[in-house]
Amino acid sequence: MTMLPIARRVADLRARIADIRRTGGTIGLVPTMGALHEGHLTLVRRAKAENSHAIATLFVNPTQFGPNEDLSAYPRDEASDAAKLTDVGCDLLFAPDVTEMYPAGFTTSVTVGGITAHLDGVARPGHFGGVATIVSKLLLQSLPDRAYFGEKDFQQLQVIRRLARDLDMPVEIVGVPTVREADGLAMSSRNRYLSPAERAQAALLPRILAETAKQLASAADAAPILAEATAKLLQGGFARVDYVALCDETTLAPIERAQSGSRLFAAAHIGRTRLIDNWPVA
Ligand SMILES: Nc1ncnc2c1ncn2[C@@H]1O[C@H](COP(=O)(O)OP(=O)(O)OP(=O)(O)O)[C@@H](O)[C@H]1O
Ligand SMILES: CC(C)(CO)[C@@H](O)C(=O)[O-]
Ligand code: BAL
Repeated sequence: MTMLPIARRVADLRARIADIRRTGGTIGLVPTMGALHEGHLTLVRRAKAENSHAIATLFVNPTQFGPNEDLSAYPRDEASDAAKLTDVGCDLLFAPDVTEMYPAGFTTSVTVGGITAHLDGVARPGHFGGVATIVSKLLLQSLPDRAYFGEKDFQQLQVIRRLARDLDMPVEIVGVPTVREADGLAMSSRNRYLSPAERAQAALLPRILAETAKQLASAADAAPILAEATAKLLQGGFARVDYVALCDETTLAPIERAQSGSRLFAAAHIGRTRLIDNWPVA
């Protein structure tokens, strides 16, 4: 099997996309930060199934990490990522360096309001500004027909939907259901930080979310149920809980009781690893 081509420069990416367009091809884009797992590969397979060409991007975007977050520790293994992408039929990898994406003199940032006033927008100040800016760049650099994002990062998906709509980007944003390990833990590049004991404890997060979502579906007041879920996470070995919240899945605003389109969101720390997950509430 031939290894997939890798573009390092925006000009090279655009030249290769122009070739695809000349022959009438369509493009599905899958932005990632690498350290690929089955969640990412599911996005690429979907992109390939719905477009003639699938393009993945690999860029650990410094502007979406806070000063005390894991930018320098973030797992990087481009050779292994490229091999996995080749196996699932990806056609091109765009893997720029930081100076290609943020050249000297770069001063623009994209801010999405409303949705970002909640959950990770509060827990990770500045995070969604970094995400919105880099995703805007990736979408404008490649102008794909469709771009694929995972529901594991549900708030991020809604931020990207909002920005594409508000800025009239001619791209369909496609959300893909969360891919989970056998015990329910959402796949995440950060899971590789977990020690074996932490990994075993981490499965409590989806279990509590599933149980709590069921209780919320028929409860008049979410607050005590959310407080109990937080307590169970802390008892189960989580060191800190940033939030367990019932929110409207479009605006991400907290709501007092379940209604149509509500979703349960959680972010919690186990050891030095921060995990997020979310669950629909029927
Ligand atoms: N388990 C999963 N199921 C579906 N999509 C996923 C899953 N994990 C990540 N993705 C999606 O893959 C894309 C790239 O995500 P990213 O490279 O940050 O991986 P990640 O595993 O979420 O990493 P991290 O641990 O840093 O959050 C995003 O759209 C993200 O939502
Ligand atoms: C969308 C993204 C690639 C932007 O850096 C990142 O936030 C991610 O991997 O989810
Ligand atoms: N998976 C979303 C990217 C981040 O946590 O920075």
